[in-house]
Amino acid sequence: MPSTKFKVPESYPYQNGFNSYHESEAIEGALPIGSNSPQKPPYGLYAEKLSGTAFTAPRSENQQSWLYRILPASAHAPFEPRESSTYNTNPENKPHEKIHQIPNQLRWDPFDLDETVDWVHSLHLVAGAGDPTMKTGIGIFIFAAGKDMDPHEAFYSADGDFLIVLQHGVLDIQTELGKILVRPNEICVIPRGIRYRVALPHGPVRGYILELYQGHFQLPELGPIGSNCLANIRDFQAPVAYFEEDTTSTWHVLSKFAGHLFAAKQDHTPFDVVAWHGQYYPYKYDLGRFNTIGSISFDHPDPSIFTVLTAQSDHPGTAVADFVIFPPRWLVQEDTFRPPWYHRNTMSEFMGLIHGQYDAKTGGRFQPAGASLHNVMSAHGPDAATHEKASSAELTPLKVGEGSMAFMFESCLMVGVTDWGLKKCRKVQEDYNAESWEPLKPHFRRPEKTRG
Ligand SMILES: O=C(O)Cc1cc(O)ccc1O
Ligand SMILES: [Fe+2]
Repeated sequence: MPSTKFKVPESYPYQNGFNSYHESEAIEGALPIGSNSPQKPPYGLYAEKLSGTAFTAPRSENQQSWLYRILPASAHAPFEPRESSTYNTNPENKPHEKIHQIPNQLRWDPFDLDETVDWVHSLHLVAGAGDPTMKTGIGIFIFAAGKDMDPHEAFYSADGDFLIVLQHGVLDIQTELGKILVRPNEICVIPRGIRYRVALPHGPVRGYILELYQGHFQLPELGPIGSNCLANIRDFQAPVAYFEEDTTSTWHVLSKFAGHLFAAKQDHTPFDVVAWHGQYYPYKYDLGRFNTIGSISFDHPDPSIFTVLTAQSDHPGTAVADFVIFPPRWLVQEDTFRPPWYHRNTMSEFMGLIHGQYDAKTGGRFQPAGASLHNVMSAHGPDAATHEKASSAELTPLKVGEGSMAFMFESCLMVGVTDWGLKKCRKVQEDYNAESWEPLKPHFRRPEKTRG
């Protein structure tokens, strides 16, 4: 159902850089010079601080922005629960909303598009770990929407940062800090608390969200790789200030707070930020810009070389969430079984496919808009057909993943599956093991001299 309200912009203006200190003004002179909160900010604006980290977080982690707006965000009536019996993205320990901790390998058929709901109602928690009230862990969502959000509604999550992996369609996102157009093969991060409205200029959308209940995403260290490669800093795009002047119509600000929905009424637009500066802002990234590194001699390296963004636990090098992609790339390794090795991982691995085919499951039923979960220590690897092919393939240089983009949310946490993910969505493939690994044949040949 394409929206007729919007002419699709080719793009919006952006400013480039990751974790950069940006400043942007929609009207020249709207940013105060030399101070953050002057007695009278320019043009009669209100100054408002938006904190993404504790005031006292070390400088290397500190993320805050100053917003100069027509009315402060606090100018609204009290929040009231909305759809309290139905809306819950944070399953609690009720029998009908149980989270299932199971060691089985899971694979899902493509999730359906749903043209009947807007962004706010499109979110289905499929798996997760931890608790937003304790600011620990992650939530993994599937979203599928076909309607613009109401023109006078804005939404924010108090629970965590949204890393949105778009699989289908286009997201036109108006945020307090400006507009972002998310196109196929792009991702977008909307940090906790930032208010936004999602319109769907090209009709239905679908994809995956990793909600990070703790900390923020950062770029992985590059170590011996050096100062460039993987996702380069300049390819992350933040919006520029854009505001509307509306202090007469009725708006509702929707809050996802501990997984539940609340709404507050106000008589002015939340999109009234004329200027801002700081390091706490939404951004997008085109996965096509990822500079992929690989082995040019032998063996299959760890997939950490494909990390786009990471959120570290308190133990450096161990991620609460890594966002890893498998872009088109050349394989040239000699005397090597080139697909991923068989493995059991202390980390959990949730995978999705944006388009194309994933090279570990070429013939299988891991399809775009589908997913798989290989939990802590759950054994997995290439399916039997892929093993057969790769162990006898001629090892000439080979381009894999052409026109394809698989990704993984990897976490040090054991990931539980929701009732929706296991049952209600009706997408779990019962024959995943039977199709993938049970057909594997022994090829063992005892050397002559040890034969009895
Ligand atoms: O399991 C998977 O398909 C993801 C994966 C890919 C890879 O190249 C190495 C390890 C790994 O877990
Ligand atoms: Fe794996």
